[in-house]
Amino acid sequence: MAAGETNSDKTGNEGCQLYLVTLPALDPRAFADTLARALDAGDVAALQLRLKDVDDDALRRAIDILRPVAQSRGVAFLLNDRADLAVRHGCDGVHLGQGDGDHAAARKLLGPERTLGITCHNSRHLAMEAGEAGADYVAFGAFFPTATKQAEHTATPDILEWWTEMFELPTVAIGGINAGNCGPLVRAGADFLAVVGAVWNHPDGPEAGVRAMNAAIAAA
Ligand SMILES: Cc1ncc(COP(=O)(O)OP(=O)(O)O)c(N)n1
Ligand SMILES: Cc1nc(C(=O)O)sc1CCOP(=O)(O)O
Ligand SMILES: [Mg+2]
Repeated sequence: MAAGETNSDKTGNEGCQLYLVTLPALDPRAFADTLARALDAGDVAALQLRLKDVDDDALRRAIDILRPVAQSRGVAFLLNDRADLAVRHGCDGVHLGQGDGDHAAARKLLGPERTLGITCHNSRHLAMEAGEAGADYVAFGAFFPTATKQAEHTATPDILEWWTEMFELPTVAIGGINAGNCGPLVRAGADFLAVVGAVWNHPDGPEAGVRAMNAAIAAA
């Protein structure tokens, strides 16, 4: 991630890090404390604010409340879908899908310092295009069934292995990942595991979710 240091000294794992994505709907004021506790529970490299079906005012408000919580802890604060708002509101970067506009134009808008992540499903071709457009990471998924969104593509660990052997650009794995199933993705070379439900819906709370994910990554 292009955004500052991570708090990786909280665990021994150097090879793969946790990347949190928010639930698609939340009250930012109420969520700020939950987020702070989750980020303090262990190593988290990045947080993506992924709010769906909200207007720009609500998105700006959420950014203004949640961005400092992440950035003050050295956690990169990435925005889903909106390179324009990411630049205007001090985010560390943006995550764009295949339907989220012109990736090369977003790269220009973001400048060299902010992070650009691009969804590549299970496609080597899309990942190479993302690299050419200037992505800082390529995201593959969904690796497992997910209740968070209707995922139309399925990914398998061999794409992580292949990409890692061929290219330097970091990979993010996403989709239904939890502490019980993440081992093969870590061993296949994923640089980041992006999760929603495994942390925010963990039965013992998000802090337990962060601890469980970090322990599973370290054990893989
Ligand atoms: C890290 C990461 N990977 C993939 C996605 C999915 O992005 P996209 O395909 O644009 O779908 P939405 O998230 O916009 O519904 C992601 N957000 N983050
Ligand atoms: C936002 C998103 N994108 C995906 C993709 O496959 O591109 S899967 C997904 C949801 C991830 O949530 P959970 O960790 O709860 O499965
Ligand atoms: Mg998108």
